[in-house]
Amino acid sequence: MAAYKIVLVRHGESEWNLENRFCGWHDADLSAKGVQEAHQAGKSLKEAGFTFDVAFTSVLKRAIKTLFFIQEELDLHWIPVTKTWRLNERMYGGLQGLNKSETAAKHGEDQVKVWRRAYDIPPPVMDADHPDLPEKDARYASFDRAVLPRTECLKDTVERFLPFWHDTVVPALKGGKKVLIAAHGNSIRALVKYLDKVPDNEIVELNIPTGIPLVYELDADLKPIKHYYLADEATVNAAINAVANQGKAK
Ligand SMILES: O=C(O)[C@H](O)COP(=O)(O)O
Repeated sequence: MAAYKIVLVRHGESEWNLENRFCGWHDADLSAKGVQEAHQAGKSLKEAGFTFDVAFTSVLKRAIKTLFFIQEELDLHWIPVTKTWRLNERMYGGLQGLNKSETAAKHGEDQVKVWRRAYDIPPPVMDADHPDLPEKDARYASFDRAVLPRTECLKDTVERFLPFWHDTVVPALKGGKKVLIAAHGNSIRALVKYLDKVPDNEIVELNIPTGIPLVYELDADLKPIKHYYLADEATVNAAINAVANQGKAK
């Protein structure tokens, strides 16, 4: 019997997912399909009988809006929502804005897979004149510049996410709150890596589909008992393969 349950949802398809561009901390909006996926995530949660007391999301609108559309479907607009940069997508450095297939054609699919999925190898550092430079973005204005990354590997994402997990999410769970997290492909990979203790070489194969709720059942020590997506296997597998294939040269 699970002591705790937590639901993780990657945002619905973004405009830049649709264009197959590396997005990272760029604040891309949801595509029309992404809006529909977010509503469907809410409907699936409702059908399965889920409700929430508190929600956490990033400071990026594709996750914030996904959370809001889920709240709409559940009629839970009122629950407290905390937005934190610690749930942001992995910072994609100099790759932000580039097309994934074109990058694979230029640098090779293997290199792109390393940049997308390796645990401790970061993408190239973002140039100082890049339009997405975090230190020029109002939402990070109060941050110590040393904290703001110009690129991140998954290990960096795990390290910046874990303080939020321990300081905020765990106390909420232990306080009996039903928790929903709407985040991003790689911030969810960071949490899955931590919860399931996935070895560094195996996390390379983990892809998180857009807009499908992922339920984790945890024991009293917050160790995972099981996890499952709220969709049929064929739908989940097709969505996972679509994410993996974004890095193909075509
Ligand atoms: O930032 C992005 O481009 C995506 O949201 C996640 O990308 P990835 O699946 O290529 O890591």
